[in-house]
Amino acid sequence: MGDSTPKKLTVQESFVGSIDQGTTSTRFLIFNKEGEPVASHQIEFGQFYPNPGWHEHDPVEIIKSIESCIEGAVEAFEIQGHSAKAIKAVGITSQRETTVVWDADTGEPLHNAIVWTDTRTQALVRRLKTRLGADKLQDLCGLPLSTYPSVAKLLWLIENVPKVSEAYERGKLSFGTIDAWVVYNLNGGPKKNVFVTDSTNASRTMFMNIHTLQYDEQLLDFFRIDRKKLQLPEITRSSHPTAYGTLTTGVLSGVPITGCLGDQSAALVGQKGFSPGRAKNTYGTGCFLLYHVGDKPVISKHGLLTTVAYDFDGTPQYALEGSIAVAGSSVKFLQNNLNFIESSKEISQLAETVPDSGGCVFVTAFSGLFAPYWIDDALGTIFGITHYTQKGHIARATLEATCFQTKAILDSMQKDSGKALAELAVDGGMTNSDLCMQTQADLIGIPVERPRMLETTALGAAIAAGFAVGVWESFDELKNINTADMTTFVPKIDAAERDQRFGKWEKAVQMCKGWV
Ligand SMILES: Nc1ncnc2c1ncn2[C@@H]1O[C@H](COP(=O)(O)OP(=O)(O)O)[C@@H](O)[C@H]1O
Ligand SMILES: O=P(O)(O)OC[C@H](O)CO
Repeated sequence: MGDSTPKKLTVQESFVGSIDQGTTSTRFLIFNKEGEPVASHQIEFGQFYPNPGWHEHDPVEIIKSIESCIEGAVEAFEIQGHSAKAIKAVGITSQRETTVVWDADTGEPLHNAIVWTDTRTQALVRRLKTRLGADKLQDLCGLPLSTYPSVAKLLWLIENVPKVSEAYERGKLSFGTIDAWVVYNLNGGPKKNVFVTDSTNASRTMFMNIHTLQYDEQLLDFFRIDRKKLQLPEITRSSHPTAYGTLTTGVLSGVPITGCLGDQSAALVGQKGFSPGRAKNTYGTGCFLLYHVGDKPVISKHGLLTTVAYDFDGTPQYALEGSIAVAGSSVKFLQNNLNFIESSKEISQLAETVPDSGGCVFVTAFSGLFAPYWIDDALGTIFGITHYTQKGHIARATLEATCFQTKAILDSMQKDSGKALAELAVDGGMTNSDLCMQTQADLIGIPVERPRMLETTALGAAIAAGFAVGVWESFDELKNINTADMTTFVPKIDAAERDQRFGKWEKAVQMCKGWV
């Protein structure tokens, strides 16, 4: 963004920085008051898969990637003639559930972070499901027991990693999701010990009561966590002028951190999902549909999660969520594991070499299946392969897998909410594929709307941060942000074809479980 010649400083405007710490990459974006990104920097970081089903990140590498992104984006910003002093606040949005443990005294991580997609806890979860009270958990915390939330990852670490259990026994084990780890480190770690999280992130741990937004004794007791031995971050609002401290090093040292949201909540905010009935679907590494239900939580009866959408002013807003574990990561799989393509954007071209999936259905259950199915032991399975099958058919079937799961989630959402969506707002890396978005519209039978600026997750965190320092003061000021140049994909197949294709998918889902 911008050429390399330094320009004259402009009159001081207010800008807001946004750290977007995703599953595969970290970004830092700087937004102006119109909600446009004026400078950005992005870095991919290491993905570690030490055993089948395991997925880890290096927590220190994550912090370094954030620092480098801030340096890179601010440099680009200053080249455009702006001053870093015009950045009034920074917001943080991050992958959720991913579990970090560190020594409370030294700030040293005690293990790699266990990523939200990781399924090593299958047996542990099965054990937990047999405990008395397991069927009451979802009413308390909004989540069904599965490998997905943080809790099983933390229990696994305590059970299997001596350094972690020793720290726990000493009462010095700090646990946090990525946001808490990032806030703690950007504030200088143990020196200042700023140890906080927001309710959108805390709602993904299974320790937080979804009604009170506080840690819940019944939940901690169920998981046999001794509150005196585990250090948990304080839960606060998603937009707060002081609770998240300030950056302590680098070019933005001294700038306050005033916004914090789980990435899917941030995308809802960035799509301006401020009123009940608004929804968005974000196609990143995974895919997550959030439907705003208002200021009272709705507990799903049809396989969805209840989550905090955002809490800007002490009146939390809630969402029903449909979570899909594998979306863009299936495209990466075709790229990195099968060498079908050299970069993600080539998937559409490959899929367009054939008119349809040639009878293939690919259930991309690499981490089991999440919503609305919750089948922990499902495995990735391709059905319908013959001598006729080409790479293009598999590419199409790969894109269709996310679209079919979105259709299943929308059906559940309609059953839970009693309302049908009129159109679906989308964002995230995979929505760059027009073919995928057309397929999505075809399979759900309603228009799919893609904004021009796809960095809605980062925008959401910037909005949370900007609200806390007065860069924006009301939702009304945001209404025109990112509304021009929408692309709308209109369904092109009829209901009979949709039902026939979806029926085949549902059959495939039933057949991909129980292999091991
Ligand atoms: N043109 C494209 N077509 C299909 N998938 C894409 C395309 N561009 C990026 N992706 C996918 O989008 C994902 C990255 O999206 P992003 O929103 O950055 O995710 P995250 O926040 O999880 O890191 C990758 O998994 C990648 O495969
Ligand atoms: O990295 P993403 O964008 O797929 O988001 C990860 C989610 O927060 C996991 O719940």
